Amino acid sequence: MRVHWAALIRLLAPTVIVGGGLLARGYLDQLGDETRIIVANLPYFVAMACLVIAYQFQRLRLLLAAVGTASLFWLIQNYLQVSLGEPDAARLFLVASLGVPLLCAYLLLAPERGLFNTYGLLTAVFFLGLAGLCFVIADGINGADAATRGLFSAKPLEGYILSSGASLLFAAVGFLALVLVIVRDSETEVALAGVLAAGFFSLALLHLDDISVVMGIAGGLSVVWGLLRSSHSMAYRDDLTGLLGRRALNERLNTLGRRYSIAMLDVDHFKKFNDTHGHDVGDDVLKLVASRVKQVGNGGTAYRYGGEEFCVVFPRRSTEDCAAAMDQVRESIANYKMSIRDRKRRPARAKEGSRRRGATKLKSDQVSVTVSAGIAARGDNHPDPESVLSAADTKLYKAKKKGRNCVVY
Ligand SMILES: Nc1nc2c(ncn2[C@@H]2O[C@H](COP(=O)(O)OP(=O)(O)OP(=O)(O)O)[C@@H](O)[C@H]2O)c(=O)[nH]1
Repeated sequence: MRVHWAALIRLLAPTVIVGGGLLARGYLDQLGDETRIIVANLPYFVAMACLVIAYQFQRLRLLLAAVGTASLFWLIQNYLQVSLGEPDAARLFLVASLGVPLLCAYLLLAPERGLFNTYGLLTAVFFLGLAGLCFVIADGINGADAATRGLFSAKPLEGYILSSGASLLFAAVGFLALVLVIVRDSETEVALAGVLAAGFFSLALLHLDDISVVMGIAGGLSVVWGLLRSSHSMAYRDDLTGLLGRRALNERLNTLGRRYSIAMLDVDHFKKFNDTHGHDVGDDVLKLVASRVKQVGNGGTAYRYGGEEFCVVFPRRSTEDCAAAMDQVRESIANYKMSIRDRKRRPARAKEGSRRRGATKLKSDQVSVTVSAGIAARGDNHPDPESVLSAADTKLYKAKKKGRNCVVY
């Protein structure tokens, strides 16, 4: 399991959105009557925008998160504007304070499989079922012993409405979101963390004027942000390796200054490798190579050019500057021994597999690959990015001719 610590930086967006909402709340009473009416309905407008975008990109989890955020806002506006001393309001507040973290946990853990299929339908049904279950749990708590009721009773502190039990639940789901952000490195988890935070403040600071309005907007905007970021990833990132793809490279080439170098890198004898170990192991190797190329030093940015070819752009660097960085990448790939289970020998049928597993262990193997690279810089002979790219490709060809596993510049 890889840990992407750098993914934590993505949490900046929901932090700014939710923090901005908390700050903006204090200024809402300065708005004119008509503007206030619009702002008071913004959570619904934002949720509707989320539904349209989520539908376009077939993102069920974020669609349900938007529905949940708008539902919480609706519930607070219509049923929780009275004292929590009233039994009905207290019951609904308890349902909401259990529902927000539990539904967020569910959306964090459910895999994304699109909207219009059996799995999508089941996910939505389960989501609604879990929301209904929160009523049952809340009634269970209300009928439980005094200690349990105390743990879940609202206003444990002056100026803080959420019960201690629900606060712990929020903290646990917040931790889960944090772990999933760094493990999965995906925008959906980041957006769900924003939705959870917005739900938390809506409930914990329920006594503050307009808190549900600003947090309803903030929760919806976190979802919009997540949807836009994931659509950006879809357009610009290569699915297999997670590296920036050809489209991103083409845009980058148009913005380069007067001094830059480009490296082309290609896995050696990859066709043979695929033929020997299978396409799946080949894919794993491409992921490994991508992760090493991504770590290239000297200010280089890695792209998957296509197939088993990668490209690195070094702004403001000469070929000599880049050669050492590329050679380090080459060496780290050549030295890496990847353990594989020989998938070709894996039996096709699960039943046969379990029978064989009892008798003989599947062969576990180690493999390694090498890469070759060519580097070229912008100069008199190569005045534009296309010709630099083509020159780097020629150098790569020379590296192959030289015997592979080397860098030519
Ligand atoms: N597993 C896998 N293989 C890929 C992918 N994209 C391209 N390939 C394979 O990469 C191989 C490229 O082979 P060639 O272009 O002949 O080059 P090579 O075998 O690496 O030989 P040299 O470059 O001369 O060292 C082909 O077999 C493609 O099927 C991919 O996404 N996954």
